[in-house]
Amino acid sequence: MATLSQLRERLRFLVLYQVGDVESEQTRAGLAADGRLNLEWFEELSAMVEALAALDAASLPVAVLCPGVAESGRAVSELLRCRSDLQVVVLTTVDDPRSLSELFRHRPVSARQVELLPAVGEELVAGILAVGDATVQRAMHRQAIRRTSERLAEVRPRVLDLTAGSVRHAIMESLPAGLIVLNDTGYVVEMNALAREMLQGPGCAGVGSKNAIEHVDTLLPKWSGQTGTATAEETVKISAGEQTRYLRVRSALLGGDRDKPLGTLITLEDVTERTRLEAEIAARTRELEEANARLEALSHTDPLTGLWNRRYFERRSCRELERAERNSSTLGLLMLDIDRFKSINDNYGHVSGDTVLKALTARLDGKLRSTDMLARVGGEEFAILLPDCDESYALEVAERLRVAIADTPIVITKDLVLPVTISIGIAVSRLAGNRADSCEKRLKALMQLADRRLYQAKASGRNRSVAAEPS
Ligand SMILES: Nc1nc2c(ncn2[C@@H]2O[C@H](COP(=O)(O)OP(=O)(O)OP(=O)(O)O)[C@@H](O)[C@H]2O)c(=O)[nH]1
Repeated sequence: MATLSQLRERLRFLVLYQVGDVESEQTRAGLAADGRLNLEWFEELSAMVEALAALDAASLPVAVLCPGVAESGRAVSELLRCRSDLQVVVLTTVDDPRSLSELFRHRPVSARQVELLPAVGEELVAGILAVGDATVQRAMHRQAIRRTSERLAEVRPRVLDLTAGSVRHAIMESLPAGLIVLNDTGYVVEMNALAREMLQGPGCAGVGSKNAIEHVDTLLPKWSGQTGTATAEETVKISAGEQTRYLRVRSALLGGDRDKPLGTLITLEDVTERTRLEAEIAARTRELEEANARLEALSHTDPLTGLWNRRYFERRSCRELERAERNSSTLGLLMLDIDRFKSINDNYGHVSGDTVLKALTARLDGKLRSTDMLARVGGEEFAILLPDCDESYALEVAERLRVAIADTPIVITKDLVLPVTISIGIAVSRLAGNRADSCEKRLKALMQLADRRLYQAKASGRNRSVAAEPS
């Protein structure tokens, strides 16, 4: 119990009003003639004030004692209706919120249960109303603000905690990527479950360790601001036992300035499947390219001799013709035909004829420069393109080839050695039609000229080279 002076001190603004015309022992007992507190009321009031203090209302300036809530309540209700600026706290033993709100319908009240107020005489004190004026109300507001601030200060760490802890944790765990946070010295301070799973195995030591991620560690120095790059990206291969994983690792410096970041955020994306698919696609593409190259080569070559075929010979010769004209040089063209080849087939069989074709190819090829182009353009007919070649050099080459074939018979088997000769028609690009014509047309003219000379060689006895038509 407080002493009177203590109570006075605490109730510095406390004045009891008699409300309405309520006549009761409690009211009279509570009021002195001058409207101040009656000492007989002291103890009971003190208990009430304790109860008020429990409602944070001890500093209210005005308390209205209501011996019977129904009677005095109506009067107080009327007072409040007229004085809407007053702050009211109601203490009552009536615990029926409906009758309270009916009573104070002009000003809604909030009810809160407190201990029963002590009895005076025969009856219970029904309640106490505390009413403050506007000045005190402001003081109360200040007090309320202070309390709210104190409460906030008390709660804030938990709010921050919520942000820094559980919310951040939830975000980290819900992202579909592995996340690792390193502090400025490279220690792992956060790692989500996905990152742990991705780095599973001996290489992953986890939170609190420095060399936590074996394979990623080598990359960290360049990510930790030492090179000045704020972000980095790399794919790393991680092997644990039988399992190999490819992780796309991205890093970004966190906060601080560039020279002294607060830490590093690392994200991990499992690209194993993508890498496997890319490797598979690359392998398939390579196979396809090789197959295409083989097909391309096949479409350009003669299967029996491996020489270029007519189609390719004509295409390349066309380009060579243009180049020769650009460089003001001339091309030589030789058209070769095996003499009486039909009789070889007829007498020794087609297979022997094929052997002759292959042997002749090898011998011709061995006598040419690497820049010369030898092609099989018909059954037993060959063409040779000679870059940077004039008439005399073309004739010289033709003769060298003719002699090389004629001088050495071709060995078919150890029992069959066949003498073979060839006839050659020669032309040079200088004679290849009109320069205004297309290169295809000029090449055709050149080949026709060489062909005519070939038949001339045949007609004049075979095993010879003809470079000019008879005048
Ligand atoms: N073994 C073989 N013979 C072929 C091939 N292609 C064409 N021939 C033959 O080559 C022969 C060409 O004969 P002809 O055009 O009459 O000419 P030739 O017998 O060489 O007589 P000339 O050219 O006048 O000296 C034919 O018997 C064709 O069947 C081939 O790939 N292999």
